[in-house]
Amino acid sequence: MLRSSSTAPSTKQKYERVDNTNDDEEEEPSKKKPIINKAQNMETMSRLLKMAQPERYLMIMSAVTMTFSSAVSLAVPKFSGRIIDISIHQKDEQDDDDPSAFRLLMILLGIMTISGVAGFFRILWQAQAGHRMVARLRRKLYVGILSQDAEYFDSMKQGDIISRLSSDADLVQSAVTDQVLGLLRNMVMSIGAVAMLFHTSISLALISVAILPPIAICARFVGRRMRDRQKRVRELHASATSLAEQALTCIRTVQQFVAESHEAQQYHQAVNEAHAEGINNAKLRALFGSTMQLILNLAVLCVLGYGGVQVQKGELTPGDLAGFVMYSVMMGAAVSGISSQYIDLMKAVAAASRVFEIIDREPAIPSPNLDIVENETLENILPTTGNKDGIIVKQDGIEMMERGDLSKSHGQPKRDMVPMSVDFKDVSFAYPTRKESLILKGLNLSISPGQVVALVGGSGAGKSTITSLLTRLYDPQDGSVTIGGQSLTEMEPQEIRQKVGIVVQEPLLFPTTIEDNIRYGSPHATNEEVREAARLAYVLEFADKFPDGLQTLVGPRGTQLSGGQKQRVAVARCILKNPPIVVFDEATSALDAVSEAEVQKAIDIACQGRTVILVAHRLSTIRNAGSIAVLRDGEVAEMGSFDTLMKTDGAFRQLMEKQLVQ
Ligand SMILES: Nc1ncnc2c1ncn2[C@@H]1O[C@H](COP(=O)(O)OP(=O)(O)OP(=O)(O)O)[C@@H](O)[C@H]1O
Repeated sequence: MLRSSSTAPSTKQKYERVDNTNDDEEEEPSKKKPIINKAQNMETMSRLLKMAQPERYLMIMSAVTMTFSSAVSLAVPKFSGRIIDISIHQKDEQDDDDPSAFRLLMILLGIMTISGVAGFFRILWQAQAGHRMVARLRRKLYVGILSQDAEYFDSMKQGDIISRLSSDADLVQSAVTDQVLGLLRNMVMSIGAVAMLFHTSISLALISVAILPPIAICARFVGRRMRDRQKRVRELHASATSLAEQALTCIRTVQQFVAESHEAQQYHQAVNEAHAEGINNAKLRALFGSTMQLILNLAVLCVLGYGGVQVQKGELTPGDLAGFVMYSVMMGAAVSGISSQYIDLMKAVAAASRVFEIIDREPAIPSPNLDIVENETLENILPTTGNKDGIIVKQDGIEMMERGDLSKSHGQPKRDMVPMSVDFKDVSFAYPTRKESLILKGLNLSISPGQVVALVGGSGAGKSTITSLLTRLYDPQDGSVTIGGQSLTEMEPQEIRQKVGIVVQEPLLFPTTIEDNIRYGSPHATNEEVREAARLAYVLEFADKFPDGLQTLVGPRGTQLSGGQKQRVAVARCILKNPPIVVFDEATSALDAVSEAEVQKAIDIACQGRTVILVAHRLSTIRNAGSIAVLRDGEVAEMGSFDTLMKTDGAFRQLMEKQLVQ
């Protein structure tokens, strides 16, 4: 597994605490103090360093060239001072041809050129290391996101997740590519400059270094605030992105309800909030930068005043004073560089903590093992149902079912799989985001292998919830769900999801071709198998009329296909997957009679030889079911054949009379 389970819960709690710092300080005085502590920062930084380990050689080479160019920079004031003194001396002596000043200039030029070349490689290696590391972090984060359970996605905003993948990862990248080595460089420069200051004049040096404490205090004070504000800005941007994403996802509804201005206004408001917070942050940064500059200038003035007196007394040469001033400026710039880099580093640490928050989160329901994502294509890591030859495929040690050879099926897919029983025993369940409202209350439902059961009940009775539990998107709080006699909690989710196929009322298609959509989840299926599944699900009936056939693009979310066509594609996808249990979740309820009949034909094919749960409102759909389970008040109130239930004056008959469309 990707995450270490032993440390995860504590880390998770820790990051949950980190998250609290996001809250608006003004709104919640109790949360005014940032909860991120030093230890957490150190932990995040050491994790980033660990992640950068594979790039250590690039980083070391970069650090060596950086040290070299810093040494050159430190030599410049000394050389400059010497050149000034030699020039003054030459003028006094009326000896304009003394070559030593010129020679010094040439040496300086040579060293600077080498330093420039070294600088080129430093920046290149540093950037390479940063990009590689952050690409790895992004991949890890994406795997972390994909590994999360339904509970997580129920409670998170998509925009927030996306912003962690994009802007937070960018911030981390800039920390690795610029901040870390920049910080190191400035440290070397400030130590070197301070040493040179004391070497030149101790009394003057004491004046110069007097600026360090105020800079350090400022940096500490401002750094903390900036880090927290930056986190808030990122969150506000994430919610703005979320709003835009929601509107774009439902763009047809937005247009149909003429809600463009409402959506635009909401987005404006969110962007304005983020903008205002960003400006506050910038003000703080500007205040910090200008204060630093002022302190620096004051120090230079003091040095010039006191240094001038020393030159007059003959205690210092003019060249020494010039060199000293340059070292002072260098030190000031390096120290203020350290402080602003520290601020940026803190921003990156905050961003990294948001990234690690997801990576560390242990989903309540174990995720498929996606460790092999490094250097692998997604196709290789998605679960497969079989291979071209129909042999048994092992993934993560789990034996997958053999796929029937659809191409030799002569109208019906060859069923190598054995239908499985489904049992819900005393199942009680509430959604994690609404723990207080129990949807299922001790529900019992037994379906034998190969049986076709229609699940009926009023709206919100929990029919779809049952299908979610069957694919282990959630675990029940009480009771057990078993397939083939095995409890779902003892099975890997990918094993369960291979055994249960679902066709929902409004299937979501990927914006690619019909063929790719059918193949989704069965990447190793042959073209013949895909075509055969398309034929069995009556997809070819419409696809062959398109100029591009199965290669026709379906548009975003499948919008270029009709509802019935989308469902047939979903049925074909399910047939290709060849699971022993299938669930049709109100698969025909949104269709007109003609489309329904076509989809029904496809469903009938897909049902054969399988255990089937039909979640249906339509009488025509449930009439064919061998058995009907009626859901009421979180339980199966009645179960029996259509005729038996209609004869009884019970829940089913009442439901038929009240709700069902004939
Ligand atoms: N992800 C979720 N988080 C929280 N509550 C949910 C979630 N999904 C469904 N619910 C709630 O659970 C209850 C049962 O929903 P479910 O979708 O199972 O009903 P249903 O019987 O399929 O209804 P319908 O026939 O209208 O589709 C509803 O009250 C619904 O609001």
